[in-house]
Amino acid sequence: MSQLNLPVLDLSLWYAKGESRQRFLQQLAVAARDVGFFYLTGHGLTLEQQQHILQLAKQFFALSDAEKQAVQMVQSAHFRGYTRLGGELTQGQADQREQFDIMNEQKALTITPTMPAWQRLIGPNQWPTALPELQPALLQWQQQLSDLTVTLLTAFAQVLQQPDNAFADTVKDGPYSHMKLIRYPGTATAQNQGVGAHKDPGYLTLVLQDQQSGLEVLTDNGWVGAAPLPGAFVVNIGELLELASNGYLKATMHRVVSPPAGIERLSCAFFMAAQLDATVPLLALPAELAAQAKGPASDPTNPLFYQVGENVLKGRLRSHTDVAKKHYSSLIAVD
Ligand SMILES: O=C(O)CCC(=O)C(=O)O
Ligand SMILES: [Fe+2]
Repeated sequence: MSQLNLPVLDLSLWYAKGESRQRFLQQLAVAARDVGFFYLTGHGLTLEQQQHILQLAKQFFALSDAEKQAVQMVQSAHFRGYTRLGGELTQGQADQREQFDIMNEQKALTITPTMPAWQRLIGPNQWPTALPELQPALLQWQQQLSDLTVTLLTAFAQVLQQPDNAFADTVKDGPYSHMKLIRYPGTATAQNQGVGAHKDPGYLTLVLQDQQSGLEVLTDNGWVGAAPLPGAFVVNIGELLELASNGYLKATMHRVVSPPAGIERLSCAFFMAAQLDATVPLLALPAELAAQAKGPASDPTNPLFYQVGENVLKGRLRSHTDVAKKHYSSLIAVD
């Protein structure tokens, strides 16, 4: 425990209300400003539930190549399904991980020439017939994590000295919830980019990791490990919270380094954003916070969009170039 590099926050303090809640908020305020990353315990989801999800991830990745290819992402214009090892790019480099992505389970819209491109993100998930228990379990987990992040977002509103409903309009039809099961195989080579350094595009991310280290966070003191803490989620701030707070809160860079040869690492990442048709509110911060808000990071290779669907689509097109080429060729040709 003494080895942990990130603060540990206990959400049961928030649920207890009163002085306990104030203590939680003080800790959240510090964690959110200092590193933008923390462990969350006391969230009400059990270790057994977490282990069940990781066990399902293990079973999914153990399916045959043919079974996994049957749900491969490239056949989904909505960026759902399986991505093989090396099939995703971060900063132009292939990530050494395989993954299975789901988002909100919805019907696809009929494509019209005038609809904004991001509306094509809306659609159904792909589910493997060889593992029928995956669909109900992941959809339930997605809902539970979605509820948890909505609670956290209310706490962030309080940290920013906003009314509780500051973000409510942007998630009123249910937040955009994107979940990934991930497997990082071990490697003996220097090509150890499990996932390259990046920021997450949404409001908040919850990461559930197995017992294997590898997740690293960029701090003022360089890269530090976010070693697994059993029962906890690792929480980090995404670009939409950075935008909403005019840079008072920061989306922190992080990456995953591949495990050593012969060892694999499994994780489940849950990315919560405002609903796709929302525009991120630019909050009016009180003077003492506004004085510390330096504006959102500006990076010409990573423009940030206040329109949520646009911001999400930007990230998906860049990470999954095969889907982009197959389903969004007109867009990437223009870019
Ligand atoms: O697997 C992890 O621990 C984190 C993955 C991650 O940062 C991402 O997929 O955005
Ligand atoms: Fe991430």
